[in-house]
Amino acid sequence: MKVNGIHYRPVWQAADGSAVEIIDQTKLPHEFVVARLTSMADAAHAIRAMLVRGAPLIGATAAWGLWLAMREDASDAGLTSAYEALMQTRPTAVNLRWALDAGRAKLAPLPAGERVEAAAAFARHVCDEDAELNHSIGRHGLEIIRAIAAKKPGQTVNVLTHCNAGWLATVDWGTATSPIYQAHDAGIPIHVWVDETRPRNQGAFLTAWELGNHGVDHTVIVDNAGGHLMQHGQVDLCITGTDRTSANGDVANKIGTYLKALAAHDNGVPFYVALPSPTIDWTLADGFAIPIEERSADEVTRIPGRLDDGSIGAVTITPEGSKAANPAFDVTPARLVTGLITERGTAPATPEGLLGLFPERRAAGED
Ligand SMILES: CSC[C@H]1O[C@H](OP(=O)(O)O)[C@H](O)[C@@H]1O
Repeated sequence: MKVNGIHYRPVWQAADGSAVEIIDQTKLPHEFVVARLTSMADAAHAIRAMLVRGAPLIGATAAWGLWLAMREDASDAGLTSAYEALMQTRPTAVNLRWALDAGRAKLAPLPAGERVEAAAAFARHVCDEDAELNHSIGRHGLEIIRAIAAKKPGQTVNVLTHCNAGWLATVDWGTATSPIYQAHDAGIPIHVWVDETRPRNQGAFLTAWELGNHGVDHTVIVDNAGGHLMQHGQVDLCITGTDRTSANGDVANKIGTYLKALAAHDNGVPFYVALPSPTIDWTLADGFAIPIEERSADEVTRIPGRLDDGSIGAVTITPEGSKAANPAFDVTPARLVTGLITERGTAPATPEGLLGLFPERRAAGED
């Protein structure tokens, strides 16, 4: 999407082909910094330290990480070592496993001398495919928003979203934000309640920045305000992303998503999940086996931002000696999900709903 009128993706191959470049999301919203990744270790660090984050973008960056790795050592041992190092970066987003499995399957049969170029071609394919999937999700999600707008002519559609499932979490368009951008571009009056999304504040830092850059009206709220807004009729629908959705429609997403879904269910607010198919884990019958990442306590006890003197820093917000726990995701049961918006259309959050859109998975005996 655009930043100051210039089109960006969050990850790309440097123009001279010598490196991978990323928008360093740990610097946003106060600084726009492009970082260069010149080794597989750089790519692994970028994922683990969340310079890039978001399930599809993690997969895309891992694909570019394989390219960087093949430039260093294109042997079978080099491929195996890169696969294992990148796989260990973050456990929840299934796109990471999907991209690395597909990349290894593409590269392993090739002679070492062909692997560098093949890895670059694979990474470009992953990126271009992700952008297309997300645009399609947007088209299908737009119809949901359009139907809501038709019931309140001349009024604004209020959408609540949690975390950042925007173009910064993907290669382009975002997943949860793609319907929002397309509704905005179609002239539908839309406003977004942006959950700040503690502790990493992806909503306040990233979603707000994205929406502002695209001219979408939005309001940042604390995570605990969403239920109150739903109780008072100020939310027409919720749309979130997902890091891994099991075959029965259970949804792993940023911590706090489950609580939003409970509030939406209690108040009759539609709760949709934008779900590109590489984020579906067909091997899991339900979501409770999805690994939940535990991140460091200092993400809870400290918060970064712009200090009063204009410099960028961080402050500690908890007493010395207080422990902090930091589960980074939770699982929303399918029964709380109104629908799954995929690139092939919107399905009920059920095994049959997903297989109806992806019948080839039935053929593979995955039902
Ligand atoms: C389009 S998937 C975005 C998904 O990823 C985020 O997690 P993180 O920022 O920790 O990578 C969050 O769960 C978003 O919904």
